[in-house]
Amino acid sequence: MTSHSDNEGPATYASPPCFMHEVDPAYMGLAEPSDPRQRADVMRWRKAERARLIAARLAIPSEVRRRHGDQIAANLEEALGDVAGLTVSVYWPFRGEPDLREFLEHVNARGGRTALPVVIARDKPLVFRAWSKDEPLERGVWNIPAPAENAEVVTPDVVIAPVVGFDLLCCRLGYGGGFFDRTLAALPKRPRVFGVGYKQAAIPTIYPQPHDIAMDVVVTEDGIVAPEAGADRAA
Ligand SMILES: Nc1nc2c(c(=O)[nH]1)N(C=O)[C@@H](CNc1ccc(C(=O)N[C@@H](CCC(=O)O)C(=O)O)cc1)CN2
Ligand SMILES: Nc1ncnc2c1ncn2[C@@H]1O[C@H](COP(=O)(O)OP(=O)(O)OP(=O)(O)O)[C@@H](O)[C@H]1O
Repeated sequence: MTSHSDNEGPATYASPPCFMHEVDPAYMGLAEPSDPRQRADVMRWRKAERARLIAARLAIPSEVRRRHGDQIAANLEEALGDVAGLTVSVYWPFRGEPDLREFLEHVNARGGRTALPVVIARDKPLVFRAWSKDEPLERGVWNIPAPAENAEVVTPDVVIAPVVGFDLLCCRLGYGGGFFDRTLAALPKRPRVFGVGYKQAAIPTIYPQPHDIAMDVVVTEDGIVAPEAGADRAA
């Protein structure tokens, strides 16, 4: 992350930020939600925390990651319920993320449609493109395999978001591009958002900023984690 983001003007958001409206700023250690210096400190902290969490994830032996990934897929199937007729955005795994490619096939086998997120440009929302097993993929931005030609899905019903870290409010720490938050803020209708990650990704707080949008739940190998303070948040 570079410091250019510190100079951006005030942003507007279509969706409520990550419980910031409910939480006493003093509790979060924030003098003001968008104090530029505090924001720069948070972004610096996040960068170090991402590196720590990704290294810790990659240190898990690959067969253990695979076993946890299967368990996460089973827990996710339970959390999702009936997927017939729904469009579910999954993801192509990298950097040790849980591999949900079999889960994607499971969704298709039960009458759901599947899509993958596609990076169009650094500062733009993601686009979702329909994709099922055996359809072609091309290397896109950051070499991430993505369907180049398939139909765009404007609003998936469900978005599965892999986490680098997640906190007690189910706010997500990702790779630092801000893609999922930017995308959710821009969508005409809010999908259900399921974070997925290993339980080692749990941290007390990501120091939520106004742009951070809480996920509905996070699914780990141990089960389904709901936001601690968000039970009454409007769906
Ligand atoms: N499997 C998977 N696919 C995904 C995501 C994801 O989290 N997991 N994304 C979820 O959003 C999008 C890709 N997001 C990404 C964001 C940043 C970087 C990245 O490599 N960033 C640079 C630093 C960027 C910067 O600081 O500006 C880096 O880490 O070196 C990669 C992917 C869409 N596809
Ligand atoms: N809705 C938005 N509009 C404009 N900028 C945004 C929005 N959401 C996030 N950003 C910007 O993206 C940058 C990175 O955000 P953040 O640290 O939350 O990334 P992340 O969630 O870890 O990344 P990713 O979603 O790509 O995995 C920040 O500078 C932030 O201001």
